[in-house]
Amino acid sequence: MSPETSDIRKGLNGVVADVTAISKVNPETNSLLYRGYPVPQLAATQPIEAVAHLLWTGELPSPEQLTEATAHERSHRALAPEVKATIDALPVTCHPMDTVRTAVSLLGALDPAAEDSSPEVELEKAKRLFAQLPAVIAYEQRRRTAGGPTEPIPPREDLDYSQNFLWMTVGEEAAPAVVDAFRISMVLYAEHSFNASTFTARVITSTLSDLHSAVTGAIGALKGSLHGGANEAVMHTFDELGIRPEESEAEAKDRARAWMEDALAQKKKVMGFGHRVYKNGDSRVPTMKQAMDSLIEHYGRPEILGLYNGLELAMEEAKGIKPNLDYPAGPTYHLMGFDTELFTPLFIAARVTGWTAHVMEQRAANALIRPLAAYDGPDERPVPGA
Ligand SMILES: CC(=O)SCCNC(=O)CCNC(=O)[C@H](O)C(C)(C)COP(=O)(O)OP(=O)(O)OC[C@H]1O[C@@H](n2cnc3c(N)ncnc32)[C@H](O)[C@@H]1OP(=O)(O)O
Ligand SMILES: O=C([O-])CC(=O)C(=O)O
Repeated sequence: MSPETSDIRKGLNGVVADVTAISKVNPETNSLLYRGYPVPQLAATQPIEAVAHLLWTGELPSPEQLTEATAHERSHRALAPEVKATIDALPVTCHPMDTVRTAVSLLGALDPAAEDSSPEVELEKAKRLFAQLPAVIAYEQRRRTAGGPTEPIPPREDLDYSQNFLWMTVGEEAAPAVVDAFRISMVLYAEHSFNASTFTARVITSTLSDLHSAVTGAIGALKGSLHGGANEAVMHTFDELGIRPEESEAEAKDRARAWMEDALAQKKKVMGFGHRVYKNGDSRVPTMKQAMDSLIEHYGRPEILGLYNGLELAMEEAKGIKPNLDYPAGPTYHLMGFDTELFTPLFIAARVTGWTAHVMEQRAANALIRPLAAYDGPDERPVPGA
């Protein structure tokens, strides 16, 4: 019997596709657990290196395991010359998501264990990729700033992941408030169950393809503005509104409210709001908003808060739709000085932990992911002349 159109769940909305032990998204309680741990508690206390270990292995690292994990991460940070040369061959105007996608694909091709997907080798590949991505992203930011090929800033082994990421991007040690906001964003972005990019990684893995192919595909899925690309799109909204540092918080808020009312009257979709699973607010937003607030205070930029609050309020009043994680993350990365086009690559740096945990989980209990389609093309007909 052929499948009926009435069987279709467009966008797989509401479809339970498999089990996972990696994270639990609970829209009823607005909560998120990584391997059973509440994510706000992880964000308050853990470095991303420990959260990565948790996602991959199921447990937080012991002090000895954390020392080993951080030493491993620090020893794989450098930008490989082949990767730098390939990035330099790309136009400086290309989207940084394309640059990172290309770099991950190349890292896969260079990996001597590319075709070995045994559990130990796959975990090692995941760890290496997590360690390698910051140099790629930091270098892309520097290349854009320089307007072409430049010298990367070498990593520093005395700095942790977040400190070193910011160091390689700007060549200065970031203030503790900035490092902490960055660390929190990494923890919050690390994992979110069967979102579109993770599902993409699982589909690719399900064909018995390799980890780098799965991550390369996941990056493609993350790029779109209905998914990770929304953090970039949020900043475009702020830019369209115009950021005016001379403006008071109240003035900015009023202007943002009016902008949003107008946008919604024109039936526009405003990125950074809404979510497929959470309908009463994204569990991660309060933690990310707090981190954004601390940066607004650090940099003395109350007008950004005015814009943020004005847009949020008008969306709530008009449609009752709440912000998702990309909404506070966008202005946070802007305040840190990243180019807007680098925001979604930062999401990659964090989510590579979740993606690779899912690659390993999928492989351990694999079934080819291959749904059915209800056909609605022409009825069978003869080829002319056949
Ligand atoms: C980290 C992440 O990836 S979080 C998601 C990031 N993506 C975004 O911020 C993009 C903007 N948001 C959206 O497009 C959606 O809310 C999605 C794609 C995230 C979720 O979509 P779905 O669950 O498929 O809901 P859907 O898009 O059908 O929206 C339901 C209704 O709310 C409206 N709506 C949802 N989000 C928005 C929005 N951001 N702006 C305006 N209206 C919206 C839709 O227009 C639709 O209205 P209708 O019923 O009158 O047609
Ligand atoms: O879960 C989703 O659909 C999108 C999301 O919030 C994420 O990937 O972090």
